Amino acid sequence: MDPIIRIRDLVVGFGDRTVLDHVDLDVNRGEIYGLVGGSGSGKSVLLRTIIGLLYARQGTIEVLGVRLNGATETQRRAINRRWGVLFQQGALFSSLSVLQNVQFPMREYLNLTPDMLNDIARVKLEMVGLKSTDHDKLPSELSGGMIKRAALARALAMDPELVFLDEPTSGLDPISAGDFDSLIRTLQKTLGLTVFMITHDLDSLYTVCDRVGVIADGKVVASGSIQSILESPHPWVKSYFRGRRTRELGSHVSDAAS
Ligand SMILES: Nc1ncnc2c1ncn2[C@@H]1O[C@H](COP(=O)(O)OP(=O)(O)OP(=O)(O)O)[C@@H](O)[C@H]1O
Repeated sequence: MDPIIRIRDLVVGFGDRTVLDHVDLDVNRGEIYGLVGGSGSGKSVLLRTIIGLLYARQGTIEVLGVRLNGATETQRRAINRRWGVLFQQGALFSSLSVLQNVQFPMREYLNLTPDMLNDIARVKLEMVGLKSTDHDKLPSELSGGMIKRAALARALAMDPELVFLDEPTSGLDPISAGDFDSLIRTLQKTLGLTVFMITHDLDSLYTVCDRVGVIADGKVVASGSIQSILESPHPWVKSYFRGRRTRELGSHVSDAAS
């Protein structure tokens, strides 16, 4: 196994509250890793700490072979280019068109002519299924699913090796969520991406994630294939995965097995 993200003994907190309490986690190159946990369990805090928006009190974070705690500004900037992030609500710039949003990271890091910027951004937008008639729209003119696609195109702007997705299907109807899951799987295969995805969506966990991690009590209490997670004795894991909705979804597993 070739971990692209390697976290050891990570402690993150605010004031006297410890949110992540000695977390260990590996994400392997080329996999789609889904992180699940109760509301307020620390999933977004973990993601934000990995990408450098929050400080760790203790522990180490290595991404793409670079140890991030203690990295210089230059090292951080270099590694930032190698990953893309899709934030929960898309976080598109509201005054910029969809096309300009996708161009934004390229303007920051690359020295390209306006024509090249346009061409590359249009390719990224086509790749995520946004038609040319939508490229010049403002985010306020897009549906929830289109916003997610535009944000994904922006996350892919710099041809990253790794993408972080914070609840990519939240707020989407089940059909749009399923379409978005398929898109993530297709892009992961064709671009050879590694995907680290926070999700509450059981369908996504069953259908697109190669491995799943569960955060509870400030720790990763289970990590592995969905089948191995289903066998975890942890009380939160049992109640989450063995609830009513999960039993309905359990057919994914038996379908896949048969
Ligand atoms: N900047 C901050 N300052 C203080 N507390 C914070 C900060 N960011 C997060 N927290 C706290 O850390 C805890 C974990 O928050 P986090 O956003 O990671 O939860 P989550 O697992 O992503 O939840 P959800 O599924 O509801 O999005 C929460 O109690 C939250 O209030």
